[in-house]
Amino acid sequence: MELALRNLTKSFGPKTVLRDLSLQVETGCCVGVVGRNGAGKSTLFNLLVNVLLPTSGEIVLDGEVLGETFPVATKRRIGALINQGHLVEQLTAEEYLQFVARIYELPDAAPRIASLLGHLLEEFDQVRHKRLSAFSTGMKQKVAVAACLLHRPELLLLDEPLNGLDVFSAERVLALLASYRPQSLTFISSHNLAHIEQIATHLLVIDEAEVKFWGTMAEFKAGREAILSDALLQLLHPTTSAHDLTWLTHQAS
Ligand SMILES: Nc1ncnc2c1ncn2[C@@H]1O[C@H](COP(=O)(O)OP(=O)(O)OP(=O)(O)O)[C@@H](O)[C@H]1O
Repeated sequence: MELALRNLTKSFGPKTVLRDLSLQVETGCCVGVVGRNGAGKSTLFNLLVNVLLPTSGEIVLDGEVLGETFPVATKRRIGALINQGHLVEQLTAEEYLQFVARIYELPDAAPRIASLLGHLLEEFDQVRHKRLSAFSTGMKQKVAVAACLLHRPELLLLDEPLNGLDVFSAERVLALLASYRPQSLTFISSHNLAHIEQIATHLLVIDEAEVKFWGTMAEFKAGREAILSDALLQLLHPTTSAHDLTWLTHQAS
């Protein structure tokens, strides 16, 4: 699979929230999408899944321009976790994934469902008869990740998939994604740059709607601070000034 974004721009009324994004990637690449709150990351994910249409520019998947026409066959090639997954919480985890398998018309999904849940939910045996409504936030998030991977998508779009996960769960999800990476093209966003560093082959830094960096992880690290979060601060805030917070403890009212 090859995906090209050509001068992708999105505005809401007079406000441009993503400007002139161009890149080209293919199967095996994992793009870490980073940037501060409100930078335009989720907007990019929503454009990629066709929830939003670009104001200008193009999304080209294997030579086909997507937009008003976004064939169901193309959607079936995508696995997406965006704006937090919405699960059917009356179901158990297994029942929910069987429901997803039916939507994708997957024959004999049971072994894959068992493997995914067995890997992601360390307490699977204890919770397998519980409804999702009784799951914790992190457990639901892991079921949502499993649902994305069930139909073996070629394009995996994960907007903050590690939100709410403890360090052990995050490691399990990252291991799964790293193992799956060679057979998909992945876009993943996270505010935890250690996670991005662990999984991404490429980095896209967006700030105030603009692309501040696009390239391989190695290119990003070259000549910058060794710790990724420091390197990002260096890129976005070359002259960080300390905020005066004395008002927090000293102000009378
Ligand atoms: N439907 C909308 N209508 C108007 N403005 C929007 C809409 N969706 C997003 N925005 C604006 O677009 C900008 C980018 O938002 P977006 O959600 O893409 O940021 P983000 O990088 O994902 O932020 P965060 O890290 O906080 O999740 C923000 O200023 C936001 O207010």
